[in-house]
Amino acid sequence: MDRLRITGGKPLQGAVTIAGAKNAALPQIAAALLSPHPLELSNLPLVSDVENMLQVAELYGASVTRNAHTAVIDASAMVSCEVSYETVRRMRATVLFLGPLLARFGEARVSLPGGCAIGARPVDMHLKALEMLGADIGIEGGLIVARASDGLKGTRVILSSPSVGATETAMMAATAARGETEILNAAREPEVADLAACLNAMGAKIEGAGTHRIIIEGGTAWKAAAHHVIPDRIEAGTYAVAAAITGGALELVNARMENLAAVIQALEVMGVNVWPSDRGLVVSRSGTLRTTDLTTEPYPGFPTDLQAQFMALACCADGTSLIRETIFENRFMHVPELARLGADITLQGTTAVVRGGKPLKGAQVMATDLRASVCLVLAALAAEGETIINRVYHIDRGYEQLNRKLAQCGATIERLQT
Ligand SMILES: CC(=O)N[C@H]1[C@@H](OP(=O)(O)OP(=O)(O)OC[C@H]2O[C@@H](n3ccc(=O)[nH]c3=O)[C@H](O)[C@@H]2O)O[C@H](CO)[C@@H](O)[C@@H]1O
Ligand SMILES: C=C(OP(=O)(O)O)C(=O)O
Repeated sequence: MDRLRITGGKPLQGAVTIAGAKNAALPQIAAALLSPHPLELSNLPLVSDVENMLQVAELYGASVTRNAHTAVIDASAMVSCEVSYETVRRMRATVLFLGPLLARFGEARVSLPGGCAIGARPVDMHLKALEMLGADIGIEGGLIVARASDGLKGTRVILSSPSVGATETAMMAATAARGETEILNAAREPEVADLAACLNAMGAKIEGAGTHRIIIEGGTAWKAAAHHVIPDRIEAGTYAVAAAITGGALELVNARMENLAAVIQALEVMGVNVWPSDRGLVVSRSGTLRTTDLTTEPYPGFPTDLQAQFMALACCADGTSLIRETIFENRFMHVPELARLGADITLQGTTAVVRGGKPLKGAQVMATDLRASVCLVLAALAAEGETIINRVYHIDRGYEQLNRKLAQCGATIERLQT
């Protein structure tokens, strides 16, 4: 298993190009299976989650043609089938195939995804939404079996909370239903809006994505389409913290300020400067870091996917910061690993109390999930001496060329292959 060796203490300077958003790309790959015409997706990030999702699309019978950051997914010759647990186990997002397969074939079998390091992560809201659209759902031998022999029927889908994945499942399934569907209490994440833009390019008629109320006119007449995936706001936020934690300055090329309002506000509260550039935005810090009081929330609130990175930053601010996690019940796996680097953090239920300002010192640490791992990279960049991060494959799920991008900005970082 590869490891990262980082020697901290250097302020990062330069420009980082932000890749396409993993969390936008994954549902769009699933959406390609709705249509008998090809979908060309460009600006795909070169990360293992996207590679795995494309492989699963192929296992379902789609043909995938790759060229660097572009993939053409042609599902014209597809027949519905099921994919083994071993394939699906690698990533939860494969549950997003359920809605498109059911909508297209009237039946779908998808492995019930397990929990993961950050929580139990049930899919009950996905299933309820499909039931409201007329599907019969059962669990058979660990598989979700969804059937709608007479097709899906447009209706009002009220989500009990604004789940990103359940909104995406309902929206994709509704494109092929008879009549109109209204999704209420929909997730407002930019990735949901980007999925709607992709589906609309494919011929769907969706309005209101990005708000709490999405209207979908069913019975889509599908057509060949091309869509450019939006830039990754979580990758952008991660490099923003890299600039802040090292006391450097980075231009985040392609980053979109409008999708990062809560993150920029959180950076400014901590004494970090952010301003727009012609190509994206610039993040810099020259003064001392201030403490913070942060709570994760659904978009447009502060994202849970940046909670761990901001905890590393809070470790470097003199005084006590509070960080509350409200989205996932177990997203503090980075806390004991940060402690190995000298951080002083105690957990009180869903709140982390970070007593910052203690010097961080290099150590051996273990990556446990995607964002927890990158938080250790950030802490290592600020720590004195050498840090070894084990289980780097977690980072490969969602960060394209992390060590190259950081090294180009002056970080001392090396990937050790084993
Ligand atoms: C591939 C992708 O886009 N992943 C993102 C997506 O995950 P994902 O779509 O899984 O996140 P959700 O918004 O659905 O989950 C939010 C909360 O709702 C719970 N829940 C969700 C669905 C359900 O049927 N039942 C249920 O109880 C989850 O366990 C979690 O506690 O949004 C999360 C919240 O911004 C991000 O952290 C993930 O990076
Ligand atoms: C939790 C994440 O991804 P996923 O939902 O695919 O596990 C993430 O991107 O931080």
